[in-house]
Amino acid sequence: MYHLLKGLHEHLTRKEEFSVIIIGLDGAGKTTLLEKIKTLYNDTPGLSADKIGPTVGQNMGKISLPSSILQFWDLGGQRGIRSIWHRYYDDCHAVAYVIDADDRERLSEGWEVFDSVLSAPQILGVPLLLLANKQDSPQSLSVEEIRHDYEEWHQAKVESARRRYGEEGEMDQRRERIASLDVMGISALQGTGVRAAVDWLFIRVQNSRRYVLTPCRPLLSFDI
Ligand SMILES: Nc1nc2c(ncn2[C@@H]2O[C@H](COP(=O)(O)OP(=O)(O)OP(=O)(O)O)[C@@H](O)[C@H]2O)c(=O)[nH]1
Ligand SMILES: [Mg+2]
Repeated sequence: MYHLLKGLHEHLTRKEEFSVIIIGLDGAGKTTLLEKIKTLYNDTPGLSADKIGPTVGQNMGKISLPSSILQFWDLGGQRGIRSIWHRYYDDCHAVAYVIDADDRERLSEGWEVFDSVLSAPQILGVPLLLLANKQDSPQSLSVEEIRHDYEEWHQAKVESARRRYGEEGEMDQRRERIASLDVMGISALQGTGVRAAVDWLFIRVQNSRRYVLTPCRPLLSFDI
C-alpha cells in the first residue's frame, strides 16, 4: 500500500523536465551564464568567473522551478566544437543563443553562425532567444542595436544571394522567426537580466510541443 501511495504521490507531484541548449561563439559568455543561473536558482552556487575556462565539450546544470525542471546544456563555442551542437537539437525544448554585444569585430561571425542555427530543420519550431551579453560593459551594443545589426547583416546576405544566384528569399517559417525574434540584454557576469531570460525560457517551453516527464516510479507497483 505504501508503494502505491508513494507512486501516486510521485505521479501527482512529478515535474516536467525541459532541456535548453546555450550556444554561441567561443567567449560569448555561455558558461558564465550557466554558472550564474546555478547561483541564482540553486542552493549550491555556480563557479565564479575566475574559475571558468573555455569549454571543450559541454557543461550541464539543472534548476528546479515550482512546476518544472529546466536542464541547461552549455555547449562549447569554438569552431571545431560547434559541429556537436546539432546532436542536441532533436531533444531540446528551447535554444538560447548568446552573442557578445561588446565584441563588434566578431558580430558578423556570430550572425553567420546564428543564421545556420536558425536554418537547422530540427529546431525550426523550437523557442529561440537571442541574448545580447556583456551589457555591463560601457562599449556594449544595446538590445536595439544588436537587433538592428542582425537585421542589417541578414538583409545584406539575402540581397547578395539574390544578386548572385537569383534566389527568391527563404522559407516562410524562417522569415517569421526572424520577424518575431526575441532579443534580451543580459550581463552573465553581474546577473542582470538573467532571471528575466530564464522566465522567458520557462514560459516558452511550457508550450513546447516536445516534452518529457522526469523518470519516477511506476504508478502501479506490484510489491504491495
Ligand atoms: N564584462 C563581461 N564579461 C563577461 C560576461 N560574461 C562572460 N564574460 C567574460 O567573457 C569571457 C568568456 O566567458 P565564457 O563564459 O568562458 O565564454 P563561453 O561562451 O563559455 O566560451 P566557450 O566555452 O569557449 O564557448 C570570460 O572572460 C568571462 O569572464 C559579461 O556579462 N560581462
Ligand atoms: Mg564555455
